[in-house]
Amino acid sequence: MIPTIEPVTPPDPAVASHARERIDALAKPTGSLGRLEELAVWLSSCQGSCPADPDLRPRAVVLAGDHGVADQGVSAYPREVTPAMVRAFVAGTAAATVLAEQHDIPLQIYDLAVDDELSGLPEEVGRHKVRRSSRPLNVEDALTSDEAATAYAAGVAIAEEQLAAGAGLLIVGDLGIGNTTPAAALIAASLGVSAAEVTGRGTGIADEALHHKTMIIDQALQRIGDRAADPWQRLVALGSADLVAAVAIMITAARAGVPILLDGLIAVAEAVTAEDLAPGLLAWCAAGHRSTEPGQRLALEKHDMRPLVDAEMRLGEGSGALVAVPLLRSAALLMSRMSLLADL
Ligand SMILES: Cc1cc2ncn([C@H]3O[C@H](COP(=O)(O)O)[C@@H](O)[C@H]3O)c2cc1C
Ligand SMILES: O=C(O)c1cccnc1
Repeated sequence: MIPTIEPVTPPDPAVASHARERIDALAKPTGSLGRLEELAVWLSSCQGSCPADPDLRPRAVVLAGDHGVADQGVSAYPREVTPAMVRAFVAGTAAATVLAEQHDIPLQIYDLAVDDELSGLPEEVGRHKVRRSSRPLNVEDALTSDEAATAYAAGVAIAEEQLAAGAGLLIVGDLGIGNTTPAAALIAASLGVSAAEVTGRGTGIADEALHHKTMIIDQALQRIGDRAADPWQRLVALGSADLVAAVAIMITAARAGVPILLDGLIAVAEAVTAEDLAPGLLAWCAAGHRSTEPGQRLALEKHDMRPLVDAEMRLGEGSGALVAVPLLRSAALLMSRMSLLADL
């Protein structure tokens, strides 16, 4: 069953122009707050109010899953790292959990498709599990259509929980050895570009493995042929339960009027696929950071999205979005607290 996915109404342009006027009227030279100005305008239009509310109520979810393709020499690390990292998340010692704690952002890790029982962890972690791993995308479809539909429903459920908990801004992070391969493949299919243009070193593979990874992505794209034109077919063929669920989370949040701060390659792959499925989605997204991954860079450029932070990070987990949250908060605070030039 293919879920019915409607387009997303973009944020209110009338609020955006009101916000632009206010920013220009603040006690500062026009344009002097640079990128923070467009950020404040975006946030204001997403919130539907001017000035923007600095109480962002950000929340983060990280979706973990393994990938069949990870056995084919595409990563610098073995797949056993994925379950070990899920445990680090639960312990609060993963990079993303450290950053989330620093910024006081609730973060929940979910196992969507880790190839491990992950026994002994809180029940919440495994509540949305779809299957163990996905199939190797260069050889066969990563998911069945039913598995993809189950993963989509899991993402909708996760988003609804976050919305019910009061999310005002959502970060979707990834975790899973091998996942830069499906993410790059999804970006190539969405943008209609070659494997060579999107394939990066992920966790840090050397030249030979990079060449091999490019070939695997090319094989996957050749294998699916014309199906690449259909974003749902792309998810079934090239995705994974965690990637599909993340797409659903983004679409559900945007439809409910909750903006999304994007992370690196994986989050951007999810967002561009979500845009293809539900046009209007990307207008609810801001690019948190620029990853060193070429596919992320290219996708952001093609969609005219400028990342807030460029700290040469290449981790995933939502880390690049988490470090950008203070900038977003600053943008909203400035807009709401600064005096107007005319009132001085
Ligand atoms: C210890 C460790 C922690 C991570 N946290 C995120 N990733 C990131 O790197 C992986 C993707 O890169 P590739 O496609 O090259 O495998 C994913 O787990 C992603 O979340 C990690 C990777 C490792 C090794
Ligand atoms: O950009 C990312 O999200 C990324 C890069 C390398 C490894 N994992 C994630």
